[in-house]
Order: sequence, then C-alpha cells, then structure tokens
Amino acid sequence: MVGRRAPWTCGGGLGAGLRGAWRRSARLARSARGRAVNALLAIEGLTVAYGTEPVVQDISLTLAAGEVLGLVGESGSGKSTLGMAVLGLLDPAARVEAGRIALGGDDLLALPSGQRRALCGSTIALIPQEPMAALNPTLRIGRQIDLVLGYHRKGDSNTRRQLAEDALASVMIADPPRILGSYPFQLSGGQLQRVLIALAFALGPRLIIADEPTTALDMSAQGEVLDLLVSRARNEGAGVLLISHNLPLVRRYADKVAVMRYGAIVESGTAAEVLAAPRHVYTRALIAALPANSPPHMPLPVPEA
Ligand SMILES: Nc1ncnc2c1ncn2[C@@H]1O[C@H](COP(=O)(O)OP(=O)(O)OP(=O)(O)O)[C@@H](O)[C@H]1O
Repeated sequence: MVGRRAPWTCGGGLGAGLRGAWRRSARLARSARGRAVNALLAIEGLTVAYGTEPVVQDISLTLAAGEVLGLVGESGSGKSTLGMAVLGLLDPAARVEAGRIALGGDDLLALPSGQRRALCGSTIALIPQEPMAALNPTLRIGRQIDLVLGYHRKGDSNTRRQLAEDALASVMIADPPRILGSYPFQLSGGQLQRVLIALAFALGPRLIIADEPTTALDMSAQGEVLDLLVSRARNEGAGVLLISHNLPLVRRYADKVAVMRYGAIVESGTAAEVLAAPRHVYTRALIAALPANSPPHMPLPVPEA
C-alpha cells in the first residue's frame, strides 16, 4: 500500500480542451455499446520504480468513459502504485521510468506540474480505502466539504452550503444538515465513504481511482457503497479504476479485469472471461484462495487446477 491522500489534496480547474475531449469520449462510449470505444484513459508501457526496483513494469491498459476496470492482485503487486501514478500522487521516492498515461487524449506525464495538479482531486478523484484517514478528525464534515468546494471555487458560502447538502442528498444520505454538523467519528464507515463519494462527484470527476474503497466496511455497506459509486459513475460517464482484493465484488461491478503480479499484468479481459474462465495459473490461484462461502454477492467457481 502506498501513502493514502484525501481526494481533494491537489485539485484545481479543468482545461477547456480536456473537457471537450472527455465529453467526446463519453459520447463515444454511450453510442458504441459492444464495439471498440475511444479510451478515456490509455496507459502504455508504464514502468514505475522505487529506487532501482521496478514495481510497475511495462503496463498497458485502457478504460472507456462509463466503464469500470477492476485491478486485482496480491498485496504488493503494484496496484496502488499504478493508481497513484495516474493521479500524479506517487511517493517522492518513486520514479516513472517509461511509458505514457493519456487521459482524454492528453499525455498526463508531459503536462507541466501545475496543470497536472489541477486535474488531480477534481477531474481525477481518489476514493481511498480508509475514509476516516482521508478526513480531518477535528473538523465537522460541513467545514471540510466547504473548504474543498471553496478551494475549487464553487461559489460563495451559501452556494457551497447548498451544494454540500445536494451532494449528500444525491448519495442518499439521510438528514444532510445533521451530517454536515457531525464530526467524522460520529459517522459510520459507510456514511463516511458516501461523504467522500458525494464530494468527489460534486467536483465533476471524469476518472475515479477507487483504491480498496470497501475494505474498511462491513459486507452490507460494501455492496451499498459500490452500487452507489458505480451507478453514479456510469450515469455521469466517468471511468472507474477499481483496485480491489475482493474478486467477487470486482466480478459484480467491473466490465473488465486486469490481474497484476510482481508489477506486471498477467491476464486481462472482460470480467466474465477472466474470473469465470481464467487462463493464467496465477488468476486460478487467486480464485482458488477465496474462502468457501466468502461473498454473498457473487460466488466464483473454483476452476480445475
Ligand atoms: N514509498 C515506497 N517506497 C519503497 N517501496 C514502496 C513504496 N510504496 C510501495 N512500495 C513497494 O512497491 C510495491 C508495490 O506496492 P503497492 O502498494 O503498489 O502494491 P499493492 O498491490 O497496492 O499492495 P496492497 O494491496 O497491499 O495495497 C511493494 O513491493 C511495496 O513494498
């Protein structure tokens, strides 16, 4: 696991050119069901190293607007490092050694740092594993949302208050005024994750990096949070990179799956193909390692060795 950050720590505006490219990409995705679509995100030959040790090696993948790509693999396989590379939030010790990350046709790695920062947190949102760690424990939720919306220049304080209430209502949180007046410790993990999802969507993301977004939640909250995140993303034409250990959840929510091992993708394809009929021995081992009766959502078959 690499260092986690709140989704709004590096936000800013969105260039008109990029906005146009994403709109075109979302239109293409909607109008081309079942056919090849223009990628919202295209990663080509990405290699990232800590010191001399490459932990992401020559990775290529694509994600269309409105699509969910599940990234699975054992701990330490490089999933979070890949996500952080896309966000532009790599640890200072990490170095991109090769490759290209294109979003809406623009090469993120070639953008000046100010423009790159401007995309992160608003256009590319992070939904982290630990919602509690992403929030300031000493500030009420309303104050934290107001700070973020203010940072992104979302109107005066009355407008921001209304935006915050609307954002919370849109993720079906009961009694938004009460939630805005609460401290993080007064809310459940599921409520906190909904707050982060509400805030992410209030900023109009085109790409969401969801890094183990339900690991800290109980089983019923896991389904609720992913139902919400994925349906909202599909409706708004945002792509989701869903990083998860939970294969049944990935199969339920992802359109495509990429399986990582030792920094490389060993198998990728549609979720149905990869998780129901895995070709790679490592994917089979991941599926075989699932505890019996683990997920109520979507039990996976254990393939023959
Ligand atoms: N700041 C860092 N400095 C040096 N090595 C790091 C750093 N962060 C991560 N690594 C190493 O990079 C490799 C990939 O880590 P990463 O967190 O990307 O894996 P992961 O698949 O996301 O694991 P997890 O599922 O546990 O979060 C691991 O070997 C890890 O030890």
